[in-house]
Amino acid sequence: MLILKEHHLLKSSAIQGDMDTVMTSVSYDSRKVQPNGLFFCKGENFRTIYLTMAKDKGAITYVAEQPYPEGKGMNAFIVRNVQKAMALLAAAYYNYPQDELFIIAYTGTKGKTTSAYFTKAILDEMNGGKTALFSTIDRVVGPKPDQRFKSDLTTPESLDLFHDMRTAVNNGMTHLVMEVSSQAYLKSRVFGLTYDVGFFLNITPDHIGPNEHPNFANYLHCKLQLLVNSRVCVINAETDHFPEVYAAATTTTDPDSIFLFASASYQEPHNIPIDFRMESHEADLFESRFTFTPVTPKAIAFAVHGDYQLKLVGDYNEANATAAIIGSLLAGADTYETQTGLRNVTIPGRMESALAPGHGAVYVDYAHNYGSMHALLSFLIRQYKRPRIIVVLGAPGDKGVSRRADFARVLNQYASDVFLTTDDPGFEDPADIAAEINRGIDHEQVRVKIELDRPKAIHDAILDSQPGDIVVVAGKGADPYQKVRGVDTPYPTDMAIVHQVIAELPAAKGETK
Ligand SMILES: CC(=O)N[C@H]1[C@@H](OP(=O)(O)OP(=O)(O)OC[C@H]2O[C@@H](n3ccc(=O)[nH]c3=O)[C@H](O)[C@@H]2O)O[C@H](CO)[C@@H](O)[C@@H]1O[C@H](C)C(=O)N[C@@H](C)C(=O)N[C@H](CCC(=O)O)C(=O)O
Ligand SMILES: Nc1ncnc2c1ncn2[C@@H]1O[C@H](COP(=O)(O)OP(=O)(O)OP(=O)(O)O)[C@@H](O)[C@H]1O
Repeated sequence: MLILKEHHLLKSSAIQGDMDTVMTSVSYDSRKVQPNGLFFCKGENFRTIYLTMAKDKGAITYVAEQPYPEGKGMNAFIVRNVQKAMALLAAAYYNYPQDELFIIAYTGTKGKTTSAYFTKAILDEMNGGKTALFSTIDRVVGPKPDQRFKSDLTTPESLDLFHDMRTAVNNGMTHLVMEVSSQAYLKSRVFGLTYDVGFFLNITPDHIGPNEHPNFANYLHCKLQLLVNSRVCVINAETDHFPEVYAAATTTTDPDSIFLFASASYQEPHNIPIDFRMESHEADLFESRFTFTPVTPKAIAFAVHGDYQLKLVGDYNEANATAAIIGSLLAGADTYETQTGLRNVTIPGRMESALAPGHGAVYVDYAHNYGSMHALLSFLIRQYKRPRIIVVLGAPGDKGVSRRADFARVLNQYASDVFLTTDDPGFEDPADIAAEINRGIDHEQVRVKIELDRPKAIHDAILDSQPGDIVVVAGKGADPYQKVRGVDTPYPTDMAIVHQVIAELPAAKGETK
């Protein structure tokens, strides 16, 4: 009650009896309530029947934004914002696990997962595998294989977040690398949480629409909150909206604790010194190389610098690796640990590649908005000296509708051919989504084939390619499902299909990588 009062969240309370039994379990899902539980009534789809169910299962207290007759006989805390209340109470219930972890947090439209994986790899090198990870793909709460599980959200609901942090601490983890989505701030999942190091990687319009952000200003505002809540801030100086981003960092952080990074050739237009620079060197199909150089005295003081190799190609992945080096050096890593940690990292669905004998090189990549498609295709065009680029892609249903026009725009810029196909159509007809993308395509520039069967689209694209061509299978990364009418329908993954197609090629002699 005190916590809610202190944060001006409490509107009223009704205490029925003994408060000592109040917090023996906490839940926002009536199906998981336990005896003597505290139940949060939250969410747009909340139904009062859930409170009845919770009470029947033994919940004795509820927290909600309004009193409910169904809660009669229970303790009631009526709050101004149930999501904020839940985050604060979750931190307290799990006894502030954040104080026992060094937390590095990433936000950005693109690169969060990649940077988080890179950072975990370096920190594991430094601390002997004691790095927890909360990412879009996986959540790692301990060193054992059964302490790693698939994520459903990029940033979990606050109760789950603090629960998993506590589990990580109990399992001996000392560091946590986490992705923080803009939704996490919109939904107050991380309300009250402070990070040791917070990163702002980049921002391009995305996640705007029904069920997400009402407009770009709100999307940016939510992302900036990560810097406001970080003790040390690190910013990619090349991000759009840099002045607003830097200003957000300075609201709570002294400029001495704000670090900027940029590529070697970037001319800083704002007269704020760049602390770290990265310089790209030659890359091949399967490896890229860059140099990391501290520039300002406060950066040089960490004595981490040198040449780095990555298995993940793409100049943007060098930027992600640079972020990871900075996060890790701030956590105490040295040059050797940063170099060794990064050396062999691969990430499911990010720049996975294979050579199709007698045909082109195939890349499977999670690029699924304008910014990432632009970064990916422009890199491949530069790297391969303007090859023919064949893209397989669809767009999801029920969300991110603006991506359809964006995909057409980026295809017009870089692709020779596109196979429009299915990608998480949800409750929409994938044929309508493909038609919508197709409407934006300049048919003078780009040949379009519509093949809604995704495995067949991948097959046809690979067979259509010639040696020297590049086939890009975009959008799903390593997703093992297609979201169709509310059901995650199993799907073998794009890379599995690619390997299968290659294995069946007459010329295939197992030369895949
Ligand atoms: C918009 C959003 O953040 N939605 C999330 C949110 O939903 P909500 O609070 O509105 O809850 P709800 O789904 O309306 O359900 C109402 C409540 O009834 C409860 N319930 C339900 C059934 C029942 O029998 N009993 C019961 O008590 C549920 O547990 C829930 O608490 O809380 C739910 C968990 O309680 C999440 O599953 C859900 O994520 C949805 C599925 C989602 O897809 N969110 C996406 C947009 C998202 O957050 N993505 C970002 C990445 C995108 C980015 O980069 O910005 C992410 O962090 O993953
Ligand atoms: N720094 C970057 N700038 C632009 N594009 C990037 C960058 N890093 C990765 N990408 C592209 O975006 C895709 C997704 O990368 P990643 O999963 O690291 O980002 P994310 O921020 O976690 O994305 P999401 O929020 O969609 O889960 C990659 O497959 C790649 O195509």
